Amino acid sequence: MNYLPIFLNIKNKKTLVVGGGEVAHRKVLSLLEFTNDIVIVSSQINFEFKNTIDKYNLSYLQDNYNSKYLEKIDILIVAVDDLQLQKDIYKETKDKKIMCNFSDFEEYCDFILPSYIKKDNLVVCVSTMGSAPAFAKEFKKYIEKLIPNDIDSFLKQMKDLRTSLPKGKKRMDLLRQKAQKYIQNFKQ
Ligand SMILES: C[C@@]1(CC(=O)O)C2=NC(=C\c3[nH]c(c(CCC(=O)O)c3CC(=O)O)Cc3[nH]c(c(CC(=O)O)c3CCC(=O)O)/C=C3\N/C(=C\2)[C@@H](CCC(=O)O)[C@]3(C)CC(=O)O)/[C@H]1CCC(=O)O
Ligand SMILES: NC(=O)c1ccc[n+]([C@@H]2O[C@H](COP(=O)([O-])OP(=O)(O)OC[C@H]3O[C@@H](n4cnc5c(N)ncnc54)[C@H](O)[C@@H]3O)[C@@H](O)[C@H]2O)c1
Repeated sequence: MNYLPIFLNIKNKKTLVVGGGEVAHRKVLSLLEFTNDIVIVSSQINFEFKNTIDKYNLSYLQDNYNSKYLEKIDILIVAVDDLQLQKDIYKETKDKKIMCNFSDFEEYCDFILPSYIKKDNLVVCVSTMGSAPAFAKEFKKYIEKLIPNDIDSFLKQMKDLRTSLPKGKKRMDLLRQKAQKYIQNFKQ
């Protein structure tokens, strides 16, 4: 499958996560970098996930999935160990305006989650379009080692230049040259 890589502003979107295991927890940890407007519905919750819910003051409803929980939801992540339930939820949502992600059925997904690094304002995402998530994770770790520790101060300098200099070709050339020089100095 081919997915468009985009960066979504989800601050004003309501997200429902169904499931309380390791996979649901990992996905919530990814979302938490960008929003804490997250409701979790699960019959059970694992210990680490419960700690995250308490730490970030998230809403947790200890319950079986029910379609009433879809009301006013914009984004849905389903990570339950019940494949039939995933199929049933897909049927219920496919005609609704909800962006969905299913942990076992890539073909049902409106979006998939990448493996990503976020170092302040630098975000690097790796996806294999669903073909090899384990590779995405390992390749992310490899790229992570290439990112210099001073990346944030470099990006701040770049932003200062972008906001203080007048728009136009001169500014574009200067910023391009600075970015190229910075990258050339990376240790191979
Ligand atoms: C990147 C990451 C993001 C995240 O989840 O946050 C992510 N999976 C991660 C890890 C991981 N997932 C799996 C393994 C075991 C090894 C393996 O199977 O490869 C490992 C490795 C591990 O756990 O070490 C198994 C697995 N994954 C999917 C299925 C269902 C299927 O294939 O049908 C099964 C089989 C279940 C089974 O066999 O029972 C499906 C999806 N997993 C995706 C994302 C989407 C595609 C991403 C891409 O473009 O590649 C997609 C399509 C949908 C989605 O989940 O959004 C996260 C790394 C985060 C990090 O950086 O740490
Ligand atoms: N997409 C991925 O990256 C990926 C990676 C590994 C595994 N998986 C798949 O994801 C699924 C979940 O994996 P896991 O390790 O988190 O499983 P898990 O067994 O740890 O957790 C499953 C959770 O689903 C909840 N649940 C089950 N039925 C429910 C219901 N009717 N209503 C509400 N909650 C319900 C359980 O209470 C539990 O908290 C599995 O089917 C697995 O094959 C996906």
